[in-house]
Amino acid sequence: MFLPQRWILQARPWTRALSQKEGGRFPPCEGAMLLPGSFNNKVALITGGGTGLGRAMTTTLSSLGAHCFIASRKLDVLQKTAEEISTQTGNKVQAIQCDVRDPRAVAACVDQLVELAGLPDVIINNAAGNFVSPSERLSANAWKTITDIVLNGTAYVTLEVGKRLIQAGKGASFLAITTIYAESGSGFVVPSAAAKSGVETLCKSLAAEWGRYGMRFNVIQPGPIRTKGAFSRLDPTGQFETSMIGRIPAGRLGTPGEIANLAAYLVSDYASWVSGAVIRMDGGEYVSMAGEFNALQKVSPEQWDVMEAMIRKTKGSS
Ligand SMILES: CCCCC/C=C\C/C=C\C/C=C\C=C\C(=O)SCCNC(=O)CCNC(=O)[C@H](O)C(C)(C)COP(=O)(O)OP(=O)(O)OC[C@H]1O[C@@H](n2cnc3c(N)ncnc32)[C@H](O)[C@@H]1OP(=O)(O)O
Ligand SMILES: NC(=O)C1=CN([C@@H]2O[C@H](COP(=O)(O)OP(=O)(O)OC[C@H]3O[C@@H](n4cnc5c(N)ncnc54)[C@H](OP(=O)(O)O)[C@@H]3O)[C@@H](O)[C@H]2O)C=CC1
Repeated sequence: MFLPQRWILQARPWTRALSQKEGGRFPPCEGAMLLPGSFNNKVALITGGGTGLGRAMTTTLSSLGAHCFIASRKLDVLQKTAEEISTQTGNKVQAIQCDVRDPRAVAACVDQLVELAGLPDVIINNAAGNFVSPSERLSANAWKTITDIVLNGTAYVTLEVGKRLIQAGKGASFLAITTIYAESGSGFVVPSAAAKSGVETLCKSLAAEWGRYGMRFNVIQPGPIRTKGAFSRLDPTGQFETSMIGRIPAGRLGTPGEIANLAAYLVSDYASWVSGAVIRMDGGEYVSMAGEFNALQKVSPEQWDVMEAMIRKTKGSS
């Protein structure tokens, strides 16, 4: 094998909770935050709801009373998750197989949902595909695969549900999950970065255009959260996790339950005056990476004494 010794893969702890030490300076608080019953009589569609953050958002909405539908490609995964959440919350969670890259499959998924529960009140565009790769290694199909899932998939779901809502004169709340690099761009995940910023533009545009139909559109940009789906494709050897945590001012990764609480608020009636918002939730990672002088955190008090004396000694600029 060509990988250095320290890269050798070990069993990755995808699903374990953060240890007390990993809780950092701001331990997570994950229990459902809204009042019980906040989503009674509401129907929610969550794409990619079988795993990771989608599963967590489904669990929170379901625990607050929503009738949830989770949709993605792997029906067995969806069914298992649906059953587990439903057992936990006592509310219905149903699985619908759907590849969001296929507009006909999306239409059939929405047909099924409408047949079972009527038009949804909440739509969370969470499904995504991603992997790290130098861009010069990407084939046209690699580019198409990621942008089809992320941007086109979100557009197909949004248009399919949105048109039916308009026809029925019913409102709804849409949420999309993007990422902090949707704003900055990022090398090595270029199809994802391009597609995620397209998703943000789509949401902001429709927040303006479809508000008149009673639809709201918001976006959450999560920072790094340990899920198998993300970390197995973005940090396959596990070598970047420690340095990533080191640049997060909160001192730890995020947790799925924290995203789920923000998501539940944004799609709830408590947020009925929030539309077109893009909310970053990343423990401060984005600003920490962006600030030109933030590396000065490494300077010791003794080094500051020397630097301050040098600066004070300097008079004028010539
Ligand atoms: C500094 C380091 C930081 C470390 C960061 C660590 C943590 C994360 C921090 C932040 C995360 C921020 C954002 C996260 C965003 C996310 O979206 S994470 C969610 C990720 N989840 C998923 O991707 C789940 C779904 N994914 C999949 O099913 C697959 O991975 C895939 C997207 C590839 C789709 O599968 P499928 O449809 O079966 O496609 P194929 O396997 O047929 O592949 C299609 C084409 O793509 C090419 N390809 C596949 N993998 C690679 C690769 N690794 N490199 C290059 N190219 C690849 C494949 O060859 C096909 O193209 P061709 O037909 O061969 O031309
Ligand atoms: N974890 C993190 O650090 C971060 C995650 N995010 C975002 O959070 C969201 C969830 O990611 P996460 O939970 O980490 O990762 P997961 O891989 O667990 O979630 C992605 C989900 O998308 C579904 N999916 C993929 N392709 C398709 C498709 N063609 N049609 C329908 N569904 C599909 C997958 O299900 P299936 O395989 O059954 O189709 C899976 O459930 C994504 O939007 C991601 O970009 C953003 C920033 C950070």
